[in-house]
Amino acid sequence: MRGWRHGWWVFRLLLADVLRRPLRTFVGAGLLTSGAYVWWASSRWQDQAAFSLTAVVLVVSLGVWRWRAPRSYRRTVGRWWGCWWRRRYRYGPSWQTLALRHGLYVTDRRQDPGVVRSLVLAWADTPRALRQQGQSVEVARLRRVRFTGATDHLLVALPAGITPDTVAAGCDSLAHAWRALTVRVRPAGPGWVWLDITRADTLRRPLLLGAVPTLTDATTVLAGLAGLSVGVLEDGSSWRLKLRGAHVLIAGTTGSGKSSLLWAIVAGLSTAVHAGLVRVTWLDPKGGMEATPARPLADVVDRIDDMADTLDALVAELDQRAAALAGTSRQHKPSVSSPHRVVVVDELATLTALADSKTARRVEAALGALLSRGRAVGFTVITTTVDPSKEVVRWRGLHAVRVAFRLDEPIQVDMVLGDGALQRGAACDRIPLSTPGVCFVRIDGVPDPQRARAVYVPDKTIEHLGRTYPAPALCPPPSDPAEDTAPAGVTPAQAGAPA
Ligand SMILES: Nc1ncnc2c1ncn2[C@@H]1O[C@H](COP(=O)(O)OP(=O)(O)OP(=O)(O)O)[C@@H](O)[C@H]1O
Repeated sequence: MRGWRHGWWVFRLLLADVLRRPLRTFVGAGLLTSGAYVWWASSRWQDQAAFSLTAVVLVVSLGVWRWRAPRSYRRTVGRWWGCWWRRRYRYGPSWQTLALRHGLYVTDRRQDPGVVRSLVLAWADTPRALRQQGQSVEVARLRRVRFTGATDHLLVALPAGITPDTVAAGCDSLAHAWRALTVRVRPAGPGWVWLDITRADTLRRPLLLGAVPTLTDATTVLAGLAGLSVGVLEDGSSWRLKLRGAHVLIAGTTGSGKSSLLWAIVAGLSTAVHAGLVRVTWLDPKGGMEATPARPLADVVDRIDDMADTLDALVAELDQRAAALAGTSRQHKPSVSSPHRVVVVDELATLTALADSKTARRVEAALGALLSRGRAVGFTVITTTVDPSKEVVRWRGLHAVRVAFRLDEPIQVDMVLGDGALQRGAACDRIPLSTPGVCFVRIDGVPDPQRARAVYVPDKTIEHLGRTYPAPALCPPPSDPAEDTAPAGVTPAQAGAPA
């Protein structure tokens, strides 16, 4: 039954192709017939055999290539064939109709069409019909089709008079028309946009933490802080979170997976923490419950009163560093005597709500100092919040990296990721409950939010990392070696990684 349906579908596509491009079809059919005739009319059987053998060798070579080296096959033949097929059969045939229905065209009225013609005009939906009604019509052109994984990318040339925002307004409807999960717009230079069409959710399966990187000297630590692997992006590439020279804002409703990102960061930095080149301070206003497994790896502060003192002490250290670096260097380099500082503020809303007004003011002032002056002197502040409004996150603009997990309301998307993020497809309010850890990321200077999924770090793995890589001043080595078997996701090589 399925085979029949497929056959019927292919037949319809071919028939549509023949009707749409009769000349090309005629030439193609002529070439094929001539080839077949030459083969049949070859008097010498050797010629026929050579002809057939060439065809068989070609097909078998392609098959073997695909079987033995699927990656290079996909990169060359597969990509070329996939792009051609998509352009010709999936997007090309319906492009004009969809572009007209979604307002991706401009018209200049050359003459008054009159009442009757105006009525016809309202009904007509082909550029030729519109032109016949005295209109000059310019439709957005489909220029190139590419694909990566489950996402197709269409490069579209926009006629004068249409902006990427006009295209973005029709994305929802285009997604339904193409039976896709989402359609997003990405500017590709003046007059050009990419339409990213996601047809299947590549992030639906949870990911466990993989290998933790070995960051044991200043060079590797700087590389790790420049892009710490904390998950995967929609296109299957690694999600690298910038921690050096940037502060991170993480927003999301309860249970959306904010903590998983914090754990991914702490786990990724564990070897650097053990080497004394990174020091993590974790402010946990929820009473320390959340941060308990992090205690061997971080200075956990769970009392509100202590938090203001801790932040003031960090600001004093920042001032000292700034004075020491003045005139010598413009960037801090981590060392054991001056480690890179990561300050985690887990749930800012709770902190400001629970603290009395005096403490809240102290906390806000200290956070403001760390966020505004800390980047160059080796401080990274990571703030999580369920409520991204200005009242709670006063210093939103000072976070260069923004991550939005599932949010309650669409209006919150632009609050976290910046103006226009929702229109560019960052539908955080539509992330399903069944995929915690899925988020949209915006990096300073890059307007397009990217969809990603943070790795999941089970408590056992964190405990194991805490026993294996305790921060120097905080914890002695593990007492019971029998307990210290590596859980899934942490390789024995890493468990025994150098101090
Ligand atoms: N990246 C992930 N992959 C798979 N499952 C996840 C991921 N992150 C979180 N989860 C699941 O979702 C649950 C809630 O996640 P998490 O505690 O990180 O949410 P949260 O946003 O920090 O919530 P809260 O604000 O209440 O602390 C976890 O117990 C876990 O089962």
